[in-house]
Amino acid sequence: MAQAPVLIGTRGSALALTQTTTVAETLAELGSFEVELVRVKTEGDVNRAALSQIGGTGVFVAALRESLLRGDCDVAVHSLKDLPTAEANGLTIGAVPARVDVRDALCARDSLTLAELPAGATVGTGSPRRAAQLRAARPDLEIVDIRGNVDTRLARVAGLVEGGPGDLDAVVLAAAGLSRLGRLDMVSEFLDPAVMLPAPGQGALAVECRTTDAADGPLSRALAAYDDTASRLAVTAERALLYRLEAGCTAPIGALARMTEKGMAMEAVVCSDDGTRVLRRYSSTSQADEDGARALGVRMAEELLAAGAAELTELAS
Ligand SMILES: NCc1[nH]cc(CCC(=O)O)c1CC(=O)O
Repeated sequence: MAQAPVLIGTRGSALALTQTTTVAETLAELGSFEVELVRVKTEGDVNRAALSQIGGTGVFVAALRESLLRGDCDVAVHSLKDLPTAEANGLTIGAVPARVDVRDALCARDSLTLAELPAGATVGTGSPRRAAQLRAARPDLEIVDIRGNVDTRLARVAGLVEGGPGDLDAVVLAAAGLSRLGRLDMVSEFLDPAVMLPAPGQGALAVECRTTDAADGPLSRALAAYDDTASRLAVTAERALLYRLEAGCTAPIGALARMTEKGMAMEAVVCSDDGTRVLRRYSSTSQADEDGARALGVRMAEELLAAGAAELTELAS
């Protein structure tokens, strides 16, 4: 008798579908089983209000998780930076595939770089983290709050997409998303993390499954083979920092960890929303395992809190 296919849950956006298709194909090959995509609508897709108004973290994630717990799908594919840091009961991250480009990308009219944008130029982003770091780097720019999928945002830039409103000079998007959508040609500058530290988890995916399925069986073996240790450790450190700061994906916080010859290193930033105050820290550990990664994140969060992070922005702590 043929095995039932492994059901792969996904959001319906173009970005989600490309990400999920790649994951599904890789898992099918690693596990020698059939897969089938299951589309799930999430609050983040349905509700057009500003993300900050929908409130709470995980608007893109909750429906996928419910679908996993109900058994409507067996794995769910998320952008890791959209995944709340709190543990979900009965679910676990079965695999963190190799992370791609972590940087944010400026997509500006006339191929302008951040330094070349004229004073007063309008730059669209819905992310308080991007807005604050843009303001810190270029206080003379006008930051415009925008939402929508990647194509909608690109269409806001003058001359970039034919037929778009073209009412802005630039937008900032994750290079990873643009790459997955085949839109890297829209990028005028990949922003150096020294200027724009990415969101914790940016550029990485999380393949979530039921904890009971992670223990053994063909799916668990395929997930284990798909997992990339360096990427998992880096995002573990970044998410531990976010968790300790009691902040969600809409807080003006950036973090980027990486493996080094001596272990792991991480840079983190907490900004005031207006970008006038920026706390930036660098730290490292020789303990390059899950516990070491978590400890690095927690220690840096505590250093940032001691330096006044909670007074810069609305952290729950
Ligand atoms: N919040 C939306 C979102 N979630 C993940 C990505 C891009 C892909 C990634 O960072 O892994 C994006 C779009 C963007 O920020 O430009």
